[in-house]
Amino acid sequence: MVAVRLDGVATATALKTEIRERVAALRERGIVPGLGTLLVGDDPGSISYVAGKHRDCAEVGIESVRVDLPATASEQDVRDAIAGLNADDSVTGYIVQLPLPDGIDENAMLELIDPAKDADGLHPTNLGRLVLGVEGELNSPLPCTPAGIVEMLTRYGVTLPGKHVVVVGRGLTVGRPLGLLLTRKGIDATVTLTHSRTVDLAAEVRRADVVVAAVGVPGLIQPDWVKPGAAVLDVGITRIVNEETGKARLVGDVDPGVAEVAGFLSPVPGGVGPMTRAMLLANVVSEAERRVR
Ligand SMILES: Nc1nc(=O)c2c([nH]1)NC[C@@H]1CN(c3ccc(C(=O)N[C@@H](CCC(=O)O)C(=O)O)cc3)C=[N+]21
Repeated sequence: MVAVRLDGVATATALKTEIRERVAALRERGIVPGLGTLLVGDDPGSISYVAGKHRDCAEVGIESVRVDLPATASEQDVRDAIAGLNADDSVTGYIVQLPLPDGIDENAMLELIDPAKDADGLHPTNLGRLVLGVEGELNSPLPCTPAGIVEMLTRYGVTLPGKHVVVVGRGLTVGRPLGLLLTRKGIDATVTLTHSRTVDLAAEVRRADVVVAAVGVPGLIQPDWVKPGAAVLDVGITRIVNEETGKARLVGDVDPGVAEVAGFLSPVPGGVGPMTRAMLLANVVSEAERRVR
C-alpha cells in the first residue's frame, strides 16, 4: 500500500482528549453540556450511529438525552419531539437523525430545530451562516462531516489553499455543505461538485488533488480515476448484511485498489465516520461555551 492512511479513529481520539478538557472546564463553572438525539424508525445503520454518539458523549463527560420514536410516528409526533428538545434545558444541542421515514417532510423538520441548539449545523439559519462565512460571536455550528474532513486533512498536513477538490455527491449532510466550506476564505480550495448527472465523472476525478466520495455507491471510485499522489477520502457507507451470519459489513465508495495510487486515503470504516462523531461533540461543547461568554 502506497497511500498514507488518514486514521479517523486516532485523529478523533486526539480531538476527544481536547474536548474532554473543555467539558471539564465547563463543569467546573457548573455547566454540563448535553447532546440530544431524535431517532425515528428502525433503520439498522441509524440505530448503530445513534448508539455510537451516546457512547462518545459518555467518554468525554457530555450528558446525553435520547428520544426514539417508532417508524409509525406521525409528522406531528416528530414536531412534538423537536419542540420537547428545544424546551429541554439539559439539552445544549441535538440532532435529528436522517433520513426520516417516508412521508415526513425532512426540510420542514430541520426548520423547527432551534438554531442555537442545532448540533448538526443543518438548520437554514446555520447553513446561511456557512454561506455568509460568519465568524466570531455568532460563530455557528458547521455540518459535522465537512468539518471533520477539513480537520483531518489539516492534522495530516494536507494543505487546501489553491488545491482542486472534486466532491462526488451533493447531499445535504456532506457534499453540498462541504463545497461551501472548502471555498470559504481561509480554506481557499477550488471545488468541483459532481453528482449523478455529471458527464464523465472519471475525467473530473482525474483532475483532483483531493477526492471526497460521498454517494453510497460501493467501489465507485476506481484506481485509474485517481491522480497519483492525490488524497482520497471515502465517505460512502453501504451496509452489506451477510445472509447466513446476519452480520453487517461496511463498504465505502472507493475501490480498495485506490490505495496503490493515492498519496493519502481515508478508509471506511475508520476514517471520516469517527471524525463526524467527534465534530458533533465539538459542536455541542462550542455551543455550551458560547452561552457562558
Ligand atoms: N442528522 C444527521 N447527522 C448525521 O451526521 C448523520 C445523519 N443524520 N444520518 C446518517 C449519517 C451517517 N453518519 C455517520 C456517522 C458516523 C459513522 C461512523 O462512525 N462510522 C464508523 C463505523 C460505525 C459502524 O460500525 O457502524 C466508521 O466509519 O468507522 C458513520 C455514519 C452520520 N450521519
